[in-house]
Amino acid sequence: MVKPGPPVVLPLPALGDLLATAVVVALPMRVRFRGIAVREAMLFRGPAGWGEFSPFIEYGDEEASAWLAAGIEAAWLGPPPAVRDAVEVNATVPAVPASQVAGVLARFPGARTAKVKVAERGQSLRDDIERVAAVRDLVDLVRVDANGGWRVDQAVAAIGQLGELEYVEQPCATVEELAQVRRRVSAPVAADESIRKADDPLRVVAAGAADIAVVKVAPLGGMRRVLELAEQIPLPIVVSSALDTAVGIGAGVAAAAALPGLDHACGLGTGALFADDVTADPPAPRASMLTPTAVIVADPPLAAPDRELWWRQRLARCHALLATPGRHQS
Ligand SMILES: O=C(O)CCC(=O)C1=CC=C[C@@H](O)[C@@H]1C(=O)O
Ligand SMILES: [Mg+2]
Repeated sequence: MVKPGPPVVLPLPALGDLLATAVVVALPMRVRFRGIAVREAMLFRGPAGWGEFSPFIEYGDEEASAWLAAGIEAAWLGPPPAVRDAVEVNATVPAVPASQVAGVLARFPGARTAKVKVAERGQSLRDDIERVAAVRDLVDLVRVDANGGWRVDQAVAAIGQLGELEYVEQPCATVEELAQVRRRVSAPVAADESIRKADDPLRVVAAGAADIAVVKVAPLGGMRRVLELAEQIPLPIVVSSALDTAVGIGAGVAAAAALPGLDHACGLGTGALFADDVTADPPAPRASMLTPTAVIVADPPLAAPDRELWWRQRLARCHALLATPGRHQS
């Protein structure tokens, strides 16, 4: 069984070494996404380059420590060997009104696939139908992501009204519900939260709950964890961002570039949702093809001192968890 958790990183750097180069950035978003208008992240530098530590604010330390392991892997080990030069990415359309869709898509020039958020709390199926139709007018291939927001019957009804879909990501919250939906709709079903938040990511396979696995480097604990999981999951893989800065996106692109098979566009274009990023020259998250390149952090927008302190304390707690015997080193 593969558990989300730390990758093989030897040795765990000392906390002081992480803190010595750590900066906390606060990146304004162009469009609110996942309720976030300003994305905070901690970045630190190791012998292999920059690493990112950016678990969402509400996450507890146990879950957040996998994100720290991923950042340490990037900064101390660097990327695994690539098998491709470029990774195609999809446009990501937040739960905006249909009238704003063209403006969002303009930020993803060349994207042939778009992922559209649906089932947003406080919105109706009519909003989803209109948003998806507006996207389909402009982009060939459309996938939707409900983030577990539908019950089974609602999912089946909604999917029936959204037109042809590349896939529907996490229509319902549980693995059992995903399996039920999958039996009742013709669109392929992708699992996201059922993998990244699961004790056993392989349960989606055993339950026949998904056709596609969406994986994210930071919550899984690193690029090499993604590769390990891909080896064990007999499903096509889509690497997605965790709304990372250009540093975390770089790790996502490196993981995707190292996967033996990659049939779908990856959700790594979210840099286009940011009004500012940590480098003037990000690994091209503004285009539909990203190449694995080292990220040079320059003049990033910094968080306020009280937020910096909060992140430094969080880093220390997560580092202590990784230092627990048997946790980090393997
Ligand atoms: O997959 C994409 O197109 C972009 C990434 C993305 O959608 C997400 C990033 C971060 C948090 C998540 O709520 C969200 C997702 O559910 O996949
Ligand atoms: Mg998702």
